[in-house]
Amino acid sequence: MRIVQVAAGALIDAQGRVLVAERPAGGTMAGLWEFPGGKIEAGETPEAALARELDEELGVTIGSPTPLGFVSHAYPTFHLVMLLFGVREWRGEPRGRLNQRLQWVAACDLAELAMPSADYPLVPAIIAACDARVTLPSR
Ligand SMILES: Nc1nc2c([nH]c(=O)n2[C@H]2C[C@H](O)[C@@H](COP(=O)(O)OP(=O)(O)OP(=O)(O)O)O2)c(=O)[nH]1
Ligand SMILES: [Mg+2]
Repeated sequence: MRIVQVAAGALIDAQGRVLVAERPAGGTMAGLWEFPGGKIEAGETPEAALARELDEELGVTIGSPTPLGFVSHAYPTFHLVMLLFGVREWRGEPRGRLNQRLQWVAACDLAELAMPSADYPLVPAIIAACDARVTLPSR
């Protein structure tokens, strides 16, 4: 079984929302909402792969990523090992450099999205990470 190693990032904004990107038509898992990122190249650290992919896909330069979790998921034609990082600091306004659609979603709404099946087990960890830093409005 081919093993595909991926580094992906959950950009988290000050309101505790997370950025997701639509996978392009024609490719694998087209139309599903994913965390930006991609395959780790030979000899590349996960963090370097993440920084490279988020620059390529979103046009942002990231600060220090923090580990949020991983999935090890058997797809019919390959086995995915995906490391998900939380990213709270970046330079540049994220835009779909490969023409992919982007949206910011509240972490608690993530599970409502159509995502690749490997991604769902990561949702609780993302919600916890978002809750941890949400600044509540003063009342
Ligand atoms: N980036 C990303 N990939 C995911 C997620 N969930 C999931 O199953 N995948 C799978 C889809 C792909 O089979 C695999 C690698 O993702 P990718 O297509 O982003 O790889 P890449 O950016 O290096 O693109 P390419 O150069 O190979 O076209 O991981 C996710 O949330 N984000
Ligand atoms: Mg990608």
